[in-house]
Amino acid sequence: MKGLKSIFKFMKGSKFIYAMSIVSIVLATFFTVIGPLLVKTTIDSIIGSKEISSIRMIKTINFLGGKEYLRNNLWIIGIALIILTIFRGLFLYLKNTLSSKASENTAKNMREQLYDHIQRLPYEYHVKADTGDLIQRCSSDVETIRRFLAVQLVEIGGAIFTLVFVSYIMFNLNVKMALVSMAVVPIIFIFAFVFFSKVQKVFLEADEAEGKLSTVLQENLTGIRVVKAFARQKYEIEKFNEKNEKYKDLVYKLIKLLAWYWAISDFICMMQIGAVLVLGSLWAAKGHISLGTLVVFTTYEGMLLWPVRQMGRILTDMGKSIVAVGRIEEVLNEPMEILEENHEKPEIQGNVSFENVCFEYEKEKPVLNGVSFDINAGETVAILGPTGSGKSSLVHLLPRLYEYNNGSIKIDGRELNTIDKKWIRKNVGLVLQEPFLFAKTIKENIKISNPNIEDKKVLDAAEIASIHEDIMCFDKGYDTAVGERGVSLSGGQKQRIAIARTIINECPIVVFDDSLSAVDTETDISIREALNGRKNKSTTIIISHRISTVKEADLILVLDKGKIVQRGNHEELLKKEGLYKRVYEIQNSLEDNLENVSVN
Ligand SMILES: Nc1ncnc2c1ncn2[C@@H]1O[C@H](COP(=O)(O)OP(=O)(O)OP(=O)(O)O)[C@@H](O)[C@H]1O
Repeated sequence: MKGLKSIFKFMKGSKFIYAMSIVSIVLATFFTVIGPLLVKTTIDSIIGSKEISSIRMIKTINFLGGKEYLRNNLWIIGIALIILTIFRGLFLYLKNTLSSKASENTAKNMREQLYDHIQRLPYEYHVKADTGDLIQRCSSDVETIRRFLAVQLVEIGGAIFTLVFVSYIMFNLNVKMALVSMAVVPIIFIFAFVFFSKVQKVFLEADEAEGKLSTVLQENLTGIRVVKAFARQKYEIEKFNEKNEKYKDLVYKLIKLLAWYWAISDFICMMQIGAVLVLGSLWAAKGHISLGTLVVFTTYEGMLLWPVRQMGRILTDMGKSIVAVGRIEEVLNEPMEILEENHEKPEIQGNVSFENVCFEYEKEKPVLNGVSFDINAGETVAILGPTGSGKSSLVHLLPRLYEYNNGSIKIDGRELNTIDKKWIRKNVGLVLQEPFLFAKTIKENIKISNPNIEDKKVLDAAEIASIHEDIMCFDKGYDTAVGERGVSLSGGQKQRIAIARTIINECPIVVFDDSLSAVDTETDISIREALNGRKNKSTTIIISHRISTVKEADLILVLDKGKIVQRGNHEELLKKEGLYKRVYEIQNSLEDNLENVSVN
């Protein structure tokens, strides 16, 4: 019930349309049920001579011209039956369009709510989230609910009405015949319910197998270059075939089980219809019931058995929808990032001060431990250190992607956590370690944070990022479309577009998180020179493993295991024994070796 309530919650704004669709199916059922009653009256009382007992039917017959008139003009009954069928069709059409509209609206609502919520979840959530699973929740889980609302839930309304209305008429016509006609209804209902609850496991297994198959396919297509580079095609094909085989077996098993179900329930239904026919004919022959009553009961029998047989399936699908809505709510219940929009939005100059900053992702596992340093506006600070020493974590604190646990970070003397999050993110430009480009043109990618920015600025930013000339070599220049994830560009080109995308915003603080690693040393130097030559020089933080990238910084911080173990400029650090000097010597000797190799 809780799950159904949750589904109804998403139907906000569509409940009335949905209710109208249920009313339509009830009316369609009503016109379907009325037809056989008219046939019965025609056989028994218009062609035959039996008295009509129902006052409503007497009125209808009188309205159509009276018994005698109709007996001589039976075509009028035919026309009446056609009109009933037209009404039935009309209400079925209404039911379908209204339920589709309501369910499509509900699905749209769900997708919008999910998308909106996912955008507002904290950075931390996205770092750990399983993207494939999130996509499944936004697509196939929503689709399961949409299908249930569009088809099955309305059918429940129609089925209940058919059961109640038809049984009412049957019992009014003849109690004994009604009891015979409904004898197997509970049996079929229980059989359907038990069968579909047992088969639900196979349904779920098939769903999971389909999910696994798509994951293998998605992973393979995304990493196809790695597959080819490592000549893993055979292994990948075998992996895919194994999942494909499993999926096929499960679907086949399901189809076989369903075939059994329909065959058995068809058999039970046919026995039931047979019983009605045999007993009905016997009783009609003995005069216990009229011929018209026999015709009505045989027609109603079909109407009654179909929805009862479907009920088990509907209940199973309801179970699936309840699971799906639970998975959607799980995402929606994730707490959103608190943006503290009433916080300060000061003009940022670019002075940064870390004082005894401590940070941990998980309790008792410190990643930064008492980090202190100061940067004056416009200065460049470089951070160097072994992998996992906490460099990225440190710079992620600046745009408030994570909150520091202890100590103080000040921007222009203001405590960082008193500044509005969105504001600080606009003022701290972060070029991430792995650049992600959208499937848009190069120009659109550079303008992503502000599409209204003038083209001249795009060009300037691209020049500073040393990518302008590369872009001009493409046939369509800045209008070149970047493939999914930017596959048509080299790693270095992607990094430089990501740099242009950040510096175009002229943020007072810019952070390069190892984002020059894929460009050669010369381009690296020319980017840094262009950055330094800008009119309003930003405070720049550069993370790099390369001494040539960090050596011109005003201050170099050497980080190890979350602590600053050395600080100073290049010359100062070379005079001291320590990590910096060691890295310098290793990189120097490597370069010497390379030079020797190329000379020889
Ligand atoms: N989201 C996270 N949750 C938990 N632990 C994390 C998370 N991100 C990073 N870590 C851990 O924090 C430590 C520091 O990681 P960080 O990425 O800051 O290092 P780094 O110096 O930038 O490394 P690299 O040079 O390889 O990029 C590592 O031990 C890492 O495993």
